[in-house]
Amino acid sequence: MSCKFKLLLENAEQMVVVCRKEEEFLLQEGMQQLAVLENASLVVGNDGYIKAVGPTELIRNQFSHESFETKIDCSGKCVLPGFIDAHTHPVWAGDRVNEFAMKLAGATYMEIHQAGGGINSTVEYTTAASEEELYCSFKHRLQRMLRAGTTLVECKSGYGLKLETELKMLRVIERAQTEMDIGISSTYCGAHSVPKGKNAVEAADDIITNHLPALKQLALNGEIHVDNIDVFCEKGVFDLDSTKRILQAGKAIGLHLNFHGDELSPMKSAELGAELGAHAVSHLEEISDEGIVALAKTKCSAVLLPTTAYILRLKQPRARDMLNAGVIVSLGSDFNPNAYCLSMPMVMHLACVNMRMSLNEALAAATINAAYALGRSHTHGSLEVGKQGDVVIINSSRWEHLIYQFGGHQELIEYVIIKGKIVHKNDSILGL
Ligand SMILES: N=CN[C@@H](CCC(=O)O)C(=O)O
Ligand SMILES: [Zn+2]
Repeated sequence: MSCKFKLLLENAEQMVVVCRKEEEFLLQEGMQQLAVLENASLVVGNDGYIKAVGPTELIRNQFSHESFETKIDCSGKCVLPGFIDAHTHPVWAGDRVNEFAMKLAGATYMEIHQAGGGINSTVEYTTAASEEELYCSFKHRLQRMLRAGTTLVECKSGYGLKLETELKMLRVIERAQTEMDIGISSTYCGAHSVPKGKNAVEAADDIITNHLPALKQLALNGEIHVDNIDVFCEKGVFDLDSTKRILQAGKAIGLHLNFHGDELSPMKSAELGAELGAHAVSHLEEISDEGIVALAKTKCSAVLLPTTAYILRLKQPRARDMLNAGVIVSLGSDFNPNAYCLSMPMVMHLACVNMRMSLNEALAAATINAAYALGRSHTHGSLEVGKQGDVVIINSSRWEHLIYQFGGHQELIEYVIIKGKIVHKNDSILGL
């Protein structure tokens, strides 16, 4: 006999539901008052969506005659929503470990970039790699993210620059969407760097006249489904005007605007994001006061990436100023060959220590707000009835251990569950 429900998580010490009232996102005050239930249970239906969440006794009474495909006793453990990584570059070949050594010896990111290293060197390796090779390394990286609790991740192209290789990367992302359990939001990032032999204006023209119409056609054919468009808006890469033209053309074919801005130099990218109705602008280490005000007036999220400032020894994004001003702050790992971090618990830890966010704020930024930045907060980012049953169970009676134990997530995360299905179980957990 088939079971009526897919999963019962019973008697969790803490159930971090994040939101109380189906909020699309949380601002500072809501983030600080993160919703946490004590001694709680959760039910996921056969469709993979949450059917009930609440006090253990109540759920027990309500579901006493029901059958479940899987039951997990969560006594002494905490249940959290799966983490959402709002910014990654996970499809590429080669590595840049040599550049890490150069940066440790004092070279800046832009010095390496202008000398043909950085993104452009990854473009060469990625162009030469076969689609299968790219898929294999990408899949492995996604599995590592999953084991660190990420259940939805934004994945960019951007190491092709030429249409053919950009499409190869997008096909690889598409394949993972169909073959893997982890949720993916796909981003076309053909304007990640200006290709050799072109200037920014020519590269923008090529994207607008060739790349975007091709993407539109592939979407109409049902071959590739891209959610977002990204541009690296930076001095020496794409100026504000080229960025604007590309983003407007992307918006015209239905893509969400979600781009890199104000990272190494102040570019007025935040202001542009607000003006164009972007879903998100990432980085923002060099955001202006006016940029903060502009973001706060709109519903454009600031995706902050603590690994970038850490690895490149940049000034930290002004998370506190943004939160105080009423900006929707979310977090991403920025996983890429420059910033090799696949773990959102480590990202949250860095956000707390270096960007001065609180534990509650960091978790909200890596769940409901990151979901919002990807246009998915109606289905992801909190443990509320009607949302996907994407869950992380940690072997600790206080959820904060996940962030407090820097790099300790491998020993803490016992289960990762997507749509009510166990996709990772750590059998070596000892219990501390
Ligand atoms: N800043 C631009 N893009 C990436 C770095 C990509 C790379 O260096 O390969 C980032 O978000 O940090
Ligand atoms: Zn990036």
